[in-house]
Amino acid sequence: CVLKLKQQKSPLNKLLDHLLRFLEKRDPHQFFAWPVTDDIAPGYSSIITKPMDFSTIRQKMDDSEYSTLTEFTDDFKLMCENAIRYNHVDTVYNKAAKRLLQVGTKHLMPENLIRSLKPLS
Ligand SMILES: COc1ccc(C(=O)NC2CCC2)cc1-c1cc(C(C)=O)n2cccnc12
Repeated sequence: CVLKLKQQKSPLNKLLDHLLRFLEKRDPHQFFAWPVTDDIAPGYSSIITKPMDFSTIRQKMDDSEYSTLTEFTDDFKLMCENAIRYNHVDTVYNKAAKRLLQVGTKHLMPENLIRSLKPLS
């Protein structure tokens, strides 16, 4: 029988997995955990042409679709910016997106990123 080689995580994927888990923890209500549907957000798919959510980011990571950290951060920012654009400024979703974007951007800055890299080495 052919043993299925356990897929080793690349160093980049280890970092992305660590960052994704850190960012998901800052979405306690799971507003960003799954794709937004037109049922819960009327007209969403005609307003937001490039939807993004944490489950899609996770799937892309598992399929090794991210070859750089920038591609990962671009999807994270797209997810937050979609929510800031679709939801009015005084909604929980707009506020949560701004907070998440701020926390995420801060921790994706090189001087803070190094902290995430240390335990992985
Ligand atoms: C996966 O998306 C969701 C999942 C669950 C919830 C949710 O639990 N909403 C409850 C808080 C008051 C109803 C909201 C959302 C949600 C995210 C969003 C985003 C991210 O724009 N959204 C916009 C309008 C209406 N609902 C939402």
